Amino acid sequence: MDQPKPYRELPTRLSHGCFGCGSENPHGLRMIFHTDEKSVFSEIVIPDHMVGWKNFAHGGILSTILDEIMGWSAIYLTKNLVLTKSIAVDFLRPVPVGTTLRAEGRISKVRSDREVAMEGFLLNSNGIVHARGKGVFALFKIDAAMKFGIADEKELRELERVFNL
Ligand SMILES: CCCCC/C=C\C/C=C\C/C=C\C/C=C\CCCC(=O)SCCNC(=O)CCNC(=O)[C@H](O)C(C)(C)COP(=O)(O)OP(=O)(O)OC[C@H]1O[C@@H](n2cnc3c(N)ncnc32)[C@H](O)[C@@H]1OP(=O)(O)O
Repeated sequence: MDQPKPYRELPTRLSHGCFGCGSENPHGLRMIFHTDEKSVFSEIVIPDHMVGWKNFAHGGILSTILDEIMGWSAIYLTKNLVLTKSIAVDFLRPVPVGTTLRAEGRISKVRSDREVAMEGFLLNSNGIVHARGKGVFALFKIDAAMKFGIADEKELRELERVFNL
Protein backbone atom coordinates (compact mmCIF):
# COMPACT_ATOMS: atom_id res chain seq x y z
CA MET A 1 0.00 0.00 0.00
CA ASP A 2 1.25 3.50 -0.81
CA GLN A 3 2.44 5.51 2.20
CA PRO A 4 0.95 9.02 2.40
CA LYS A 5 3.41 11.68 1.21
CA PRO A 6 5.07 13.48 4.13
CA TYR A 7 4.64 16.79 2.31
CA ARG A 8 1.97 18.67 0.40
CA GLU A 9 1.69 21.27 -2.33
CA LEU A 10 1.12 24.88 -1.26
CA PRO A 11 -1.98 26.46 -2.78
CA THR A 12 0.00 29.07 -4.69
CA ARG A 13 -1.45 28.41 -8.16
CA LEU A 14 -3.54 31.54 -7.99
CA SER A 15 -3.87 33.37 -11.27
CA HIS A 16 -1.41 36.25 -11.30
CA GLY A 17 1.62 37.39 -13.24
CA CYS A 18 4.41 37.03 -10.66
CA PHE A 19 7.74 36.47 -12.42
CA GLY A 20 8.65 33.80 -9.86
CA CYS A 21 5.41 31.89 -9.34
CA GLY A 22 2.66 33.28 -11.57
CA SER A 23 0.91 30.80 -13.83
CA GLU A 24 -0.05 33.74 -16.07
CA ASN A 25 3.50 34.86 -16.82
CA PRO A 26 4.80 32.97 -19.87
CA HIS A 27 8.29 34.45 -19.37
CA GLY A 28 8.57 33.61 -15.66
CA LEU A 29 9.87 30.70 -13.59
CA ARG A 30 6.40 29.32 -12.73
CA MET A 31 7.62 27.90 -9.44
CA ILE A 32 5.38 25.46 -7.54
CA PHE A 33 5.94 24.89 -3.83
CA HIS A 34 5.69 22.04 -1.37
CA THR A 35 6.01 21.94 2.39
CA ASP A 36 6.84 19.42 5.09
CA GLU A 37 5.64 22.03 7.62
CA LYS A 38 9.19 22.95 8.70
CA SER A 39 10.45 24.21 5.36
CA VAL A 40 9.11 25.03 1.90
CA PHE A 41 10.73 23.62 -1.22
CA SER A 42 10.38 23.72 -4.97
CA GLU A 43 11.80 21.69 -7.85
CA ILE A 44 12.81 23.81 -10.76
CA VAL A 45 14.54 23.57 -14.12
CA ILE A 46 15.97 26.92 -15.21
CA PRO A 47 15.13 27.40 -18.90
CA ASP A 48 17.82 28.09 -21.51
CA HIS A 49 16.74 31.71 -22.04
CA MET A 50 17.74 32.55 -18.44
CA VAL A 51 21.38 31.77 -19.13
CA GLY A 52 24.14 34.13 -17.91
CA TRP A 53 26.47 33.88 -20.91
CA LYS A 54 26.13 30.29 -21.97
CA ASN A 55 25.45 27.01 -20.13
CA PHE A 56 25.12 28.53 -16.66
CA ALA A 57 22.15 30.31 -15.09
CA HIS A 58 22.24 34.07 -14.64
CA GLY A 59 22.99 35.10 -11.05
CA GLY A 60 19.99 37.43 -11.01
CA ILE A 61 17.75 34.45 -11.72
CA LEU A 62 19.34 32.45 -8.90
CA SER A 63 18.75 35.42 -6.59
CA THR A 64 15.11 35.58 -7.72
CA ILE A 65 14.62 31.88 -6.98
CA LEU A 66 16.10 32.32 -3.51
CA ASP A 67 13.96 35.43 -2.87
CA GLU A 68 10.88 33.55 -4.00
CA ILE A 69 11.50 30.42 -1.93
CA MET A 70 12.33 32.48 1.16
CA GLY A 71 9.28 34.68 0.56
CA TRP A 72 6.80 31.81 0.26
CA SER A 73 8.46 30.04 3.19
CA ALA A 74 7.99 33.19 5.25
CA ILE A 75 4.33 33.47 4.20
CA TYR A 76 3.48 29.87 4.87
CA LEU A 77 5.52 29.30 8.01
CA THR A 78 4.68 32.61 9.76
CA LYS A 79 1.10 33.03 8.36
CA ASN A 80 1.70 36.61 7.20
CA LEU A 81 2.03 38.37 3.88
CA VAL A 82 5.54 39.57 3.13
CA LEU A 83 7.66 42.12 1.33
CA THR A 84 11.38 41.50 0.88
CA LYS A 85 13.44 44.08 2.79
CA SER A 86 16.88 42.71 1.89
CA ILE A 87 18.56 39.64 0.48
CA ALA A 88 22.20 38.52 0.27
CA VAL A 89 23.27 35.66 -1.96
CA ASP A 90 26.41 33.51 -1.98
CA PHE A 91 27.02 31.93 -5.39
CA LEU A 92 29.01 28.82 -4.45
CA ARG A 93 29.06 26.82 -7.69
CA PRO A 94 27.80 27.58 -11.21
CA VAL A 95 24.28 26.29 -11.88
CA PRO A 96 23.78 24.66 -15.29
CA VAL A 97 20.55 25.58 -17.07
CA GLY A 98 18.29 22.68 -18.00
CA THR A 99 19.04 20.54 -14.92
CA THR A 100 16.66 19.75 -12.07
CA LEU A 101 17.31 21.80 -8.95
CA ARG A 102 15.73 22.01 -5.54
CA ALA A 103 15.17 25.31 -3.74
CA GLU A 104 14.50 25.23 -0.02
CA GLY A 105 13.55 27.97 2.42
CA ARG A 106 13.22 28.06 6.18
CA ILE A 107 12.98 30.46 9.07
CA SER A 108 16.23 31.63 10.54
CA LYS A 109 14.76 33.90 13.23
CA VAL A 110 11.43 35.59 13.87
CA ARG A 111 12.67 39.02 14.96
CA SER A 112 9.30 40.57 15.82
CA ASP A 113 5.70 40.38 14.69
CA ARG A 114 6.78 42.62 11.76
CA GLU A 115 10.05 41.04 10.67
CA VAL A 116 11.53 37.61 10.00
CA ALA A 117 15.01 36.51 8.92
CA MET A 118 14.97 33.65 6.42
CA GLU A 119 17.51 31.41 4.72
CA GLY A 120 17.32 29.71 1.35
CA PHE A 121 19.32 27.09 -0.51
CA LEU A 122 19.59 25.98 -4.12
CA LEU A 123 20.78 22.38 -4.45
CA ASN A 124 21.53 20.08 -7.36
CA SER A 125 20.03 16.59 -7.66
CA ASN A 126 22.89 15.16 -5.54
CA GLY A 127 22.12 17.54 -2.68
CA ILE A 128 25.15 19.79 -3.30
CA VAL A 129 24.41 23.43 -2.43
CA HIS A 130 25.13 25.73 -5.41
CA ALA A 131 23.79 28.98 -3.96
CA ARG A 132 22.51 30.12 -0.62
CA GLY A 133 20.63 33.21 0.47
CA LYS A 134 19.78 35.12 3.57
CA GLY A 135 16.82 37.45 3.55
CA VAL A 136 14.92 39.79 5.81
CA PHE A 137 11.17 40.00 5.17
CA ALA A 138 8.63 42.50 6.46
CA LEU A 139 5.53 40.72 7.78
CA PHE A 140 2.08 42.16 7.09
CA LYS A 141 -1.30 41.27 8.47
CA ILE A 142 -4.09 41.48 5.89
CA ASP A 143 -5.35 44.87 7.08
CA ALA A 144 -1.85 46.39 6.88
CA ALA A 145 -1.36 44.87 3.41
CA MET A 146 -4.61 46.48 2.32
CA LYS A 147 -3.28 49.92 3.29
CA PHE A 148 -0.11 49.42 1.21
CA GLY A 149 -2.20 48.78 -1.92
CA ILE A 150 0.07 46.12 -3.40
CA ALA A 151 -2.77 43.73 -4.05
CA ASP A 152 -6.49 44.43 -4.18
CA GLU A 153 -8.88 43.38 -1.43
CA LYS A 154 -10.25 40.40 -3.38
CA GLU A 155 -6.75 38.97 -3.89
CA LEU A 156 -5.79 39.57 -0.28
CA ARG A 157 -8.98 37.88 1.00
CA GLU A 158 -8.22 34.92 -1.27
CA LEU A 159 -4.68 34.67 0.17
CA GLU A 160 -6.11 34.98 3.68
CA ARG A 161 -8.51 32.12 2.99
CA VAL A 162 -6.15 29.66 1.31
CA PHE A 163 -3.29 30.25 3.76
CA ASN A 164 -5.32 30.73 6.97
CA LEU A 165 -3.57 34.06 7.52
C1 LIG B 1 2.42 45.18 1.89
C2 LIG B 1 1.82 43.86 1.99
C3 LIG B 1 2.27 42.86 1.04
C4 LIG B 1 1.14 42.40 0.22
C5 LIG B 1 1.62 41.37 -0.71
C6 LIG B 1 0.44 40.89 -1.38
C7 LIG B 1 0.48 39.86 -2.11
C8 LIG B 1 1.71 39.16 -2.30
C9 LIG B 1 1.44 37.75 -2.05
C10 LIG B 1 2.37 36.94 -2.05
C11 LIG B 1 3.77 37.33 -2.25
C12 LIG B 1 4.27 36.37 -3.13
C13 LIG B 1 5.38 35.78 -3.01
C14 LIG B 1 6.39 36.02 -2.03
C15 LIG B 1 7.53 35.48 -2.61
C16 LIG B 1 8.58 36.13 -2.93
C17 LIG B 1 8.98 37.35 -2.35
C18 LIG B 1 9.11 38.39 -3.42
C19 LIG B 1 8.60 39.61 -2.78
C20 LIG B 1 9.11 40.81 -3.42
O1 LIG B 1 9.76 40.81 -4.41
S1 LIG B 1 8.68 42.23 -2.66
C21 LIG B 1 9.38 43.44 -3.73
C22 LIG B 1 10.62 44.01 -3.20
N1 LIG B 1 10.44 44.64 -1.92
C23 LIG B 1 9.81 45.81 -1.77
O2 LIG B 1 9.30 46.40 -2.69
C24 LIG B 1 9.80 46.41 -0.38
C25 LIG B 1 10.01 47.91 -0.44
N2 LIG B 1 10.16 48.43 0.89
C26 LIG B 1 9.13 48.93 1.60
O3 LIG B 1 8.01 48.98 1.15
C27 LIG B 1 9.46 49.43 2.98
O4 LIG B 1 10.83 49.55 3.15
C28 LIG B 1 8.85 48.59 4.11
C29 LIG B 1 7.32 48.62 4.03
C30 LIG B 1 9.34 47.15 4.08
C31 LIG B 1 9.27 49.22 5.44
O5 LIG B 1 8.91 50.55 5.36
P1 LIG B 1 9.49 51.64 6.33
O6 LIG B 1 10.90 51.39 6.66
O7 LIG B 1 9.09 52.96 5.73
O8 LIG B 1 8.66 51.36 7.64
P2 LIG B 1 8.38 52.31 8.81
O9 LIG B 1 8.68 51.52 10.02
O10 LIG B 1 9.04 53.65 8.64
O11 LIG B 1 6.78 52.50 8.70
C32 LIG B 1 6.15 53.30 7.71
C33 LIG B 1 4.67 52.99 7.77
O12 LIG B 1 4.45 51.64 7.36
C34 LIG B 1 3.89 50.88 8.39
N3 LIG B 1 4.52 49.56 8.42
C35 LIG B 1 5.80 49.31 8.11
N4 LIG B 1 6.03 48.02 8.21
C36 LIG B 1 4.86 47.46 8.59
C37 LIG B 1 4.47 46.13 8.84
N5 LIG B 1 5.33 45.11 8.72
N6 LIG B 1 3.19 45.91 9.19
C38 LIG B 1 2.31 46.92 9.30
N7 LIG B 1 2.62 48.17 9.03
C39 LIG B 1 3.88 48.44 8.69
C40 LIG B 1 4.20 51.63 9.67
O13 LIG B 1 3.27 51.36 10.67
C41 LIG B 1 4.13 53.06 9.20
O14 LIG B 1 2.77 53.43 9.09
P3 LIG B 1 2.28 54.89 9.50
O15 LIG B 1 2.98 55.83 8.58
O16 LIG B 1 0.79 54.83 9.33
O17 LIG B 1 2.71 55.02 10.91
